[in-house]
Amino acid sequence: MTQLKPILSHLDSIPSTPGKFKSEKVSPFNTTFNRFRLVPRFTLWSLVSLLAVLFFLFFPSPANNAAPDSPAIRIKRRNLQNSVSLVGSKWENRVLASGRPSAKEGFSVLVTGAVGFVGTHVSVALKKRGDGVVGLDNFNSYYDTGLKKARNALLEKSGIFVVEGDINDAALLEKLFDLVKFTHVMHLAAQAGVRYAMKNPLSYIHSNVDGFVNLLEICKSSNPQPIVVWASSSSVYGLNSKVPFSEKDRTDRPASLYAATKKAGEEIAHSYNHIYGLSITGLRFFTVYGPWGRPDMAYYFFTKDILKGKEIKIYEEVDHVTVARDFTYIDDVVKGCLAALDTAQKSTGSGGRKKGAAQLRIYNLGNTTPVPIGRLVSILEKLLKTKAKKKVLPMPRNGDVPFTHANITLAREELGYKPSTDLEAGLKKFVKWYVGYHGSKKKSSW
Ligand SMILES: O=C(O)[C@H]1O[C@H](OP(=O)(O)OP(=O)(O)OC[C@H]2O[C@@H](n3ccc(=O)[nH]c3=O)[C@H](O)[C@@H]2O)[C@H](O)[C@@H](O)[C@@H]1O
Repeated sequence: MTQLKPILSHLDSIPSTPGKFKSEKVSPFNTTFNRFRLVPRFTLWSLVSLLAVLFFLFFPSPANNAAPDSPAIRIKRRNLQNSVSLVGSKWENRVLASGRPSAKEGFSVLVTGAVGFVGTHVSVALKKRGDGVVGLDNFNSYYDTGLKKARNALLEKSGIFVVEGDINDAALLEKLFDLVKFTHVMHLAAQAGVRYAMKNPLSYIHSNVDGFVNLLEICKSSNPQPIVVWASSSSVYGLNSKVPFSEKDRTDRPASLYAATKKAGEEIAHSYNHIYGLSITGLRFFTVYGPWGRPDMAYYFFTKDILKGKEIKIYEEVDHVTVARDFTYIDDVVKGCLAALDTAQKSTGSGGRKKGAAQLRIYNLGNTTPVPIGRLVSILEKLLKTKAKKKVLPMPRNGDVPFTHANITLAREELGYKPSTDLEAGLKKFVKWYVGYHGSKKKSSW
């Protein structure tokens, strides 16, 4: 306290009511001098504050890497998007052209997560058959954005425009729905990956819960309402031990937060269907793999590590049983996605009002042949002509489930879904793409 006194003593001379402050008499020289001393200080602080405000306005942090925004920040960002990126007929024309079907009875589809693995393949397939496709993706850095940009180049070549934006951006979604009367929404944007949920749990809530609700809000308010098809996951079966997994089985014991958010999505879908008459179909994907795949998935980084001579970890259960997955090839999943869009009935509501009961469906899109991870590695060794440096470990408590196995009877009967690619044939195509893609790049960035 005694030390502070000299520093704070000048405050004693300032009366509590500023208007009563009586300045000391000073010479004109001193007054001018003091003014000049104050002006630069004032200007400097104003300048710093102005720069700070401008910085936060023009460089908002990437949506999925940061903790979720507060509503106030979101509104600011929406306004910003409105004023900066949504102005201009060039942008609008690109959206309009991309969303226009070329086939007579073609759909107009909004594909969220368009530069994701499944999103890219589905978008290209839709465009190829004459549907209009507008992509939406936030290009987040969960994995190599270079790969996302390369997929985007592929989409551009096919005449598909991908809007860079987040599904949480309501103003952006409204703008897109104003421009294009989407008949369908193929919702594939999500925070994927089971193990990463322990590192960044809130990113799962942000994309898989908040983002999904935001999207459904726009869909239910649209007139007419679009049909919604979206990606759930085999992970919702969690600790279910009855095999093969059927849509009727329990899904109330998720083993990871990722699975919990996908299960939450299924319940959210139920409520929007029930209240607003939205037609919604959820697809439970079973470990989808193939060319242009996701580098965070085991088959992908095993390939990278085997080629680099790096050790790979193979998880096993108690009693030395290796974990197993019902790996499903991308082309089979794409067919399932298109069939879900084609067989869906229209939503019944409009402008937020339900007019009758609407369709609510859920399907397994698996391969029906679980393969142990050890076998996955032997196939890769054969295809890469390289021996893997394997380390077998007990499965850590990381959210992974020991095995998956799909019963696809329902999808077969109602969607005509018939997977036809076994793991060896599918991995052969993946490895061919992998060597071409990564081999052609001088310096790999992932
Ligand atoms: O279809 C699904 O339900 C899910 O499929 C994958 O999840 P996962 O099947 O766990 O795929 P990987 O992460 O590639 O793991 C495959 C298997 O390899 C095992 N693994 C993983 C990593 C590792 O270092 N070693 C290892 O043995 C895992 O335990 C798992 O059994 C996706 O990452 C999820 O986004 C998706 O929802």
